Amino acid sequence: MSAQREMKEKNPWHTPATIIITVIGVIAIVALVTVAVLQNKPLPKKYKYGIVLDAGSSHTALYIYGWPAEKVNDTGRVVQVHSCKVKGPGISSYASAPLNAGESLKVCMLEAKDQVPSKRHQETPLYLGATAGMRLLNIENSTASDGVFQAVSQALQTSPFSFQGARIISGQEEGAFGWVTVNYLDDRLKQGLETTGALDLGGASTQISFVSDNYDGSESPKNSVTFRLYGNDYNLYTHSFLCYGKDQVLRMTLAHQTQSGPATVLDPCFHRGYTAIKNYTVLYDTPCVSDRKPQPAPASFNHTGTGDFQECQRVVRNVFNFTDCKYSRCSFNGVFQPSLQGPFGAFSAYYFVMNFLNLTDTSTPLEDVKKKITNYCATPWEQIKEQYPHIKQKYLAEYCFSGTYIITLLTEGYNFTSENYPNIKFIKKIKDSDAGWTLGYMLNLTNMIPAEAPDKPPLPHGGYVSIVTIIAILLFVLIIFSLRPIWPRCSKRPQII
Ligand SMILES: Nc1ccn([C@@H]2O[C@H](COP(=O)(O)OP(=O)(O)OP(=O)(O)O)[C@@H](O)[C@H]2O)c(=O)n1
Repeated sequence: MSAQREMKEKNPWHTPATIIITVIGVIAIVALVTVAVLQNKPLPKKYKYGIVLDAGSSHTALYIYGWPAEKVNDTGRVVQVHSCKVKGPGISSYASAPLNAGESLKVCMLEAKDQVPSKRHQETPLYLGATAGMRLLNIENSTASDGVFQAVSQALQTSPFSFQGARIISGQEEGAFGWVTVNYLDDRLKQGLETTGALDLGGASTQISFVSDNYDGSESPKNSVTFRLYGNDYNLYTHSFLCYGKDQVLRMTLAHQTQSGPATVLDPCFHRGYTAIKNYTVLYDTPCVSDRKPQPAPASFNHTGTGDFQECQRVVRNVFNFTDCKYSRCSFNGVFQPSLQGPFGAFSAYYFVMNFLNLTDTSTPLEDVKKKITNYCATPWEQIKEQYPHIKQKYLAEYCFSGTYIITLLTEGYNFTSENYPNIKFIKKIKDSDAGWTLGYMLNLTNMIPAEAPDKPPLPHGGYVSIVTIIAILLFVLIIFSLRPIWPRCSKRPQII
């Protein structure tokens, strides 16, 4: 009967079969995507750490490096997470009181304890590498140098970290690891890009390292270091000049001027008005100059500045031998050097000095650089002290000499010209990590740079998640359509039952 006839609009999607299929399908998609995403998710950021102490001739510095621990073979990016400058002089200055060398490291070691999470302490390697100051002490008095190492090792063994030893690193290692640091931080190694040369100037030695198409290691093989990094072969030229760090060169220039043992030395590398009484025994107390000591030596001399760049450059030139060379080409002192190639990063004291002199912009023509140093040297000492009241007077007094030495070393020593001087960049840090040998040293000792390029997953995590989700949805839609024959009939018109 029509009144009792019931008009029911029936939606086919509301049948029990389709509801069950839809629910199961949605659960399956969510489960599939969740499992796939979780399984391939990068683990939460855990960090590993490594500590290197750079025991330099003028001071010691501690560097803490960190890298994400989840990466296979520890190939995650390593960055400097903390640094600490040890108060006092370099460890080689403690030859007569070695226990104080160990003691001097304590404050920075406590800082390291705070910086590295305590659950990581035991597994964190700790290295101490000593450079030219200890090389010189070892030449001069190996018993004293052993005593210093014993004292610093004892102090470091009591730290909670995994102490891996204290040793002198060779000049070749210092040069090569400085080059590795610069190119690692610039991401040049992983990508196989043209590398940057490294120029490092310390207090007691200086290093030059670069790759040149004209150098395969056959001429002067002692300057060659070969690396295979991320699947690329490098034949690096490197040389470390012991005694050519800026503090030792200052002694050598003074030694040249005091060979006859005068009571007063008029020094063009110091400002007019600068005067200080200096002790002959102290000045000559290093193997870089000991053979030049005037005999018999007076007790002291009056060191008086005259502030003349050109004259200063003349006395600085005396510490180089530009004539002896048994190779096809040389830098100085008979040392082979292939032709310069590519960009260079100049760090450590190169940066300190050129930054102070406002000369880090290498697009400034060399002639103008020399003019600026000339003006700086000609400024009277009283005026300099007034102009820079906050800078240590020891540093301040030496920038005229140091600037002159740097320009002479780069242009006459290494043969940089007006054309390739702009290829040099004076740098302190790269991406917040200090430029220097320590990072390269640690990367090497912890095998953090693989010889071969690491296998990459074909897709990044985000791409992987999207693809899994899309495929799961497509499969679901496909299943729904394949079940069409069992769908209840549907029509646009309401069904009259
Ligand atoms: N603001 C500063 C800091 C340091 N220096 C000078 O820079 C040199 C130290 O450079 P560094 O790379 O720290 O040398 P060391 O590691 O001490 O020396 P080496 O590597 O030769 O052992 C020293 O001459 C120091 O007087 C400077 O002129 N101005």
